[in-house]
Amino acid sequence: MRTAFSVETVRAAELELMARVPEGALMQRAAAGLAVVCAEVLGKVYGSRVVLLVGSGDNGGDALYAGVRLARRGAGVFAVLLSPERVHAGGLAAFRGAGGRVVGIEGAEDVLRRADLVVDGIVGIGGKGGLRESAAQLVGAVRESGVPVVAVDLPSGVDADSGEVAGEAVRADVTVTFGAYKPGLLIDPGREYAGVVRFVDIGLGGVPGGGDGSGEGAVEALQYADVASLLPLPTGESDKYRRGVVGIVAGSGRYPGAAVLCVAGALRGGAGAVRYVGHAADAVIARFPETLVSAGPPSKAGRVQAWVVGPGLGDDSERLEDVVGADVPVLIDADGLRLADEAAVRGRSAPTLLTPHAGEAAALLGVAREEVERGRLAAVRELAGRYRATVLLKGSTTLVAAAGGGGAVRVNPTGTPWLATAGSGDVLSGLAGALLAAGLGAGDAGAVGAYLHGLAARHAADGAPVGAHDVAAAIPAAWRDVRGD
Ligand SMILES: NC(=O)C1=CN([C@@H]2O[C@H](COP(=O)(O)OP(=O)(O)OC[C@H]3O[C@@H](n4cnc5c(N)ncnc54)[C@H](O)[C@@H]3O)[C@@H](O)[C@H]2O)[C@@H](O)CC1
Ligand SMILES: [K+]
Repeated sequence: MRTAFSVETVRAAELELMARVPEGALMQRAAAGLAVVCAEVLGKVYGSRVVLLVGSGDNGGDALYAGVRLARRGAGVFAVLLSPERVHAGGLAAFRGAGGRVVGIEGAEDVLRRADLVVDGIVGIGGKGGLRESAAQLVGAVRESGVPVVAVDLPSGVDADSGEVAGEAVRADVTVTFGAYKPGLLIDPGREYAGVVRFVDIGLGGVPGGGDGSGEGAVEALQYADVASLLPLPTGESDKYRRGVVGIVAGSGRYPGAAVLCVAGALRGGAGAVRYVGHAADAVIARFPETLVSAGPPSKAGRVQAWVVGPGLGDDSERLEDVVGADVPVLIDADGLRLADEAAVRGRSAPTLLTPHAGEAAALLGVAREEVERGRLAAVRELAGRYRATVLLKGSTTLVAAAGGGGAVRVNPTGTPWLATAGSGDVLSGLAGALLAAGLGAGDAGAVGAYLHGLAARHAADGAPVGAHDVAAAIPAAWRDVRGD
């Protein structure tokens, strides 16, 4: 599990650790790790030209001490000081001592023109609100220069706790983060600004408390091993009911394809059987003859262990209400989200998983789509609280919040822009629904489903465009990949 901790938690852990180590030790650890990555990016340090952007806090201090190390290895290092009167004093003295040169903000463009690398130490976890005017202008000049950027701890202008970006922010090629991942490095838009994230251990351990104690993070990303341990695998005792039967209520005369794609995802999700209820039975059977189809109300379709309702459903609110009233886990997607009654969802006794994209989430919250995209973490928590349901917010970084909205939010690390294709959400809902039917909790079903779905898209695309049916067909490859077969 890759766990990211809030600024508050990281600060508390740092304080605790600082009391046990010599003064300045943590900053030296950070600067040493930062200098190593800068050297890697430069390739050859001797004779290179490095520009440090130095803000008024310890983030700027890290940059200055890394500059010291690079200067000692023969780099020409220039520090642009944003507020010379409040710069990290020890760092500046050491920097000058190592032959580093200081320039004012007005000299920045000149040194940037001849730079091989920019080190962004404007602001780290102490940042508040959007970048101030002078910092924002400097960031604009860096972008114009096209020089590669290594960000210190996190790209300046990205909110550490949420990944939100208000106005200008540094676009880094590499971000070197210290002690713990920050949520803003894993969630878009922040994640995109961070580039490749490199972790430097400064001794914070599992973080809460700063020792070896580990605790719940603010944001967690499942890794291969976590997913492998959650995959439902059949045993010698398995029959279709033990493996889980998933019911799909999707598709309509107008959108039969949504039903086919949803069933395709479900069949590859490990369910023992897939029941289909709706108007697209002919299309489903033609493609997947193993599907059990019926045309009546879902509650009369026979036993299922979980339902998926919504993809391409049109206005069939009768079937939707029938499913929402069922006493088994239910995944609600697409048209189902539009039709579902908030109070009815809140009142369900079995788990509910909602899977909106940003536009659908915005409609449910009554805000503009851009607001959800800007503040994905807040939006997913808000929805999960309002509906008392687990919510999977789809997008470039898919998030899963537990029912109620509290606790750690899962972020999916396998997403790819190739997934932005019609019908790929239908595949995901079938896949996650099958995992629900197999017995995974709603949060695990959502997170594992998103993980496999992203990986499947990568397998299918392999650098070229794909359709949603290709993604469904590649789910077994993703599954084998995770199991290490
Ligand atoms: N506390 C520790 O133990 C360690 C801290 N480290 C570094 O210290 C950083 C945190 O240092 P600080 O707490 O001094 O905070 P920062 O250096 O992140 O930022 C605080 C400074 O930035 C200015 N600032 C705040 N918001 C701004 C904005 N929107 N635009 C422009 N300027 C803004 C403030 O005036 C303040 O002086 C970490 O991100 C990390 O880089 C590392 O050295 C590792 C150890
Ligand atoms: K920074």
